[in-house]
Amino acid sequence: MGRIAVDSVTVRYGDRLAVDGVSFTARAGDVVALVGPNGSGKSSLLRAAAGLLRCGGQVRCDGRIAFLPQDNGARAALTVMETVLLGRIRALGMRVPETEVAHAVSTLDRLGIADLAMRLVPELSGGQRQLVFLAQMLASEPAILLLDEPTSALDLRNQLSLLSLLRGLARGCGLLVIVVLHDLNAAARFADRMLVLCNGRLVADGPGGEVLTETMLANVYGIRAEIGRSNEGVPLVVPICPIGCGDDP
Ligand SMILES: Nc1ncnc2c1ncn2[C@@H]1O[C@H](COP(=O)(O)OP(=O)(O)OP(=O)(O)O)[C@@H](O)[C@H]1O
Repeated sequence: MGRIAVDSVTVRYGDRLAVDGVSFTARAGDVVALVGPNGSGKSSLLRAAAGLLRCGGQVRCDGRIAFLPQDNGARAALTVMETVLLGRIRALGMRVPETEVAHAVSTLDRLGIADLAMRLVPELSGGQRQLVFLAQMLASEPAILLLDEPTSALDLRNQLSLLSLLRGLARGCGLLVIVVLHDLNAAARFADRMLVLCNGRLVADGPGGEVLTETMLANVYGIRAEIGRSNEGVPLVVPICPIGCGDDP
């Protein structure tokens, strides 16, 4: 079962402090959305949590991590099937058993892209590639999923399907999911908890209904926004305008 404890983590690039003493814990079954403006340190924090970036402080993990980076460019001319099988590399020898192929097909099916199995990955659209690398990640059967903007290239239906799938994996299979999202409404709807980063610091940590306030959006994002509620009581952010621009009524 996955668990992650991030304690006073700091990431520096030369003189630039990208992550400034961030601490949080999350455990199996949690879906945590990491949000914040461009350059606030979300990717750096996620990479540090994945052990891919040297950082100050401490990260402790129980359970195997799979990390989905923001950049899903593919240079090698591998098929979708080959790419997903790479996620199973620990289980593969010199020959690929039929059971592994069936497992890869069922993972692709789960994401609605089984029809792409024999296509070359560099020839896919950005959104299709995003789903393929997600399938590769899921095929590796991790306990902890760290995903950096996995919905950025997806259409609305695929965004909803993917976020529902992640929530289902957390609820049903006990995975721990930490996902960077720019869509605050999606974060409020699908995550149990939102971590808000601003200038490398963790400035809010809680459920969407508590974290999403007009004051937070003004202070952190520099925008004027209204907060409504959906029929199910989920907060809905309606962005109005950047604060301080000529259009601000
Ligand atoms: N390799 C690097 N070298 C130097 N500075 C970097 C490097 N990567 C990121 N930074 C800087 O660190 C800060 C945090 O960047 P990071 O990519 O973590 O932000 P982010 O919140 O993920 O942004 P975005 O929403 O735009 O993806 C930014 O000021 C960025 O310019």
